[in-house]
Amino acid sequence: MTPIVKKVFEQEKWEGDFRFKHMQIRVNSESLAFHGSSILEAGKTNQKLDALLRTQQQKFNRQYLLSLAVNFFDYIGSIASYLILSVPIFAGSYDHMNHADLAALISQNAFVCIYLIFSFSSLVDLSPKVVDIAGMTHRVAELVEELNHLKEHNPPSWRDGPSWPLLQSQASTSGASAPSVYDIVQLSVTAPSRSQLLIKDLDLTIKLRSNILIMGPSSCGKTSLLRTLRGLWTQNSGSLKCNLPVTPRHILFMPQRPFFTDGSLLDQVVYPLQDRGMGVQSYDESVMESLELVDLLPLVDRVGGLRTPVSWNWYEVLTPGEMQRLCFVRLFYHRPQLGLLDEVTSAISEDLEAVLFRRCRELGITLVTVGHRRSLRAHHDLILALDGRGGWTLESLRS
Ligand SMILES: Nc1ncnc2c1ncn2[C@@H]1O[C@H](COP(=O)(O)OP(=O)(O)OP(=O)(O)O)[C@@H](O)[C@H]1O
Repeated sequence: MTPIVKKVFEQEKWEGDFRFKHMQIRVNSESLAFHGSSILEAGKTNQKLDALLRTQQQKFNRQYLLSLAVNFFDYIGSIASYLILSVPIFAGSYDHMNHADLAALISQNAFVCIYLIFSFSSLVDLSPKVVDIAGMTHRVAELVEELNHLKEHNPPSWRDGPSWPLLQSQASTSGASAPSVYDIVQLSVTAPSRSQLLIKDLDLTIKLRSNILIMGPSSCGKTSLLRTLRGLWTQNSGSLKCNLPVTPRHILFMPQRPFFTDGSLLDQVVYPLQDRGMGVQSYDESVMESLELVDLLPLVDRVGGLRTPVSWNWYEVLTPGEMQRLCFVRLFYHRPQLGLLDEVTSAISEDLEAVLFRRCRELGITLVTVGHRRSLRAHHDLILALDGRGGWTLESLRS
């Protein structure tokens, strides 16, 4: 069975790769059409299919031998009972019995033998199923091992943030200096499986009511810093302390590539929470207000209402600018204490950008923004400039 288990494992892997390739093509069909790369992608997809079929063929070849052995045991079982009985009969052990008694003895013994052999061959019949289960278990076990490994190297305090009392309440009583959300001391960040430092010995306190703009050349590590703050990258040195729970009401990350789930327009707005369909009037009104602010009211008509489930792919029907504006509606809905935004205004006009940042201030949302545009400087208090070789500078934008 062992060689077949190996092939079942390989087959599962190739099937996964092949399906992933299909999904990539489905999701990026328009980009592929613009590139005119259907032949290239068809070739690559066929290569994966060939590898899958080759592995299946090898598995079937090995399974053939196993099936032969299994069937041999199944058929030989019934014959074997008579072969076994023939030994004492022809050796003369039952010569004293008459024909009727001998026939009864043969039939009785044959029944017991066949029953025993049937039980044994039932066990043998299980082997193809055992092979399938063993191959798949091996693959699932690999996943579990990897998850355990990640868990060990990704302590919960980094993933979820400590759940101590909200700093907002402290802020209202203390008044003096704004409370900090992140305390970063001597933090160095390196990309996975790379040795070059992106950020070296960063000292930074991210405080409420003080917007920070992160700038620097492309690939200098701006998004990597956000990944580290979210606890996705943990192979760093130094210390990073998060003083708020990472929940949408406290800290909300808005990645460069926005994510939209299936469901209604409201489902997109309340994401990553779930719309419970409470039908609260004020709740709908505030979402409608935000949609109006970002100039997305026509979208409500397009989808047939806030709560109407739609089956289309949001990435295909919304332009990049509409997606970014919808992300701001999400931000206004959650009103987190700290919003970490990664290039979320690159497809929005500067005028609208100013309106959106003003609204964030009104709602009391502190921002850490990654961006390239100079116009962003007007909406921030500090600028953190990274040079991509580990160097960094922190400058005040308020003179
Ligand atoms: N998962 C990963 N594994 C290995 N290297 C990565 C990974 N993700 C990003 N990198 C590398 O880390 C470096 C910094 O990437 P990062 O996304 O932080 O850049 P950035 O400053 O945000 O760039 P941009 O302005 O172009 O978005 C890049 O060289 C990138 O290729």
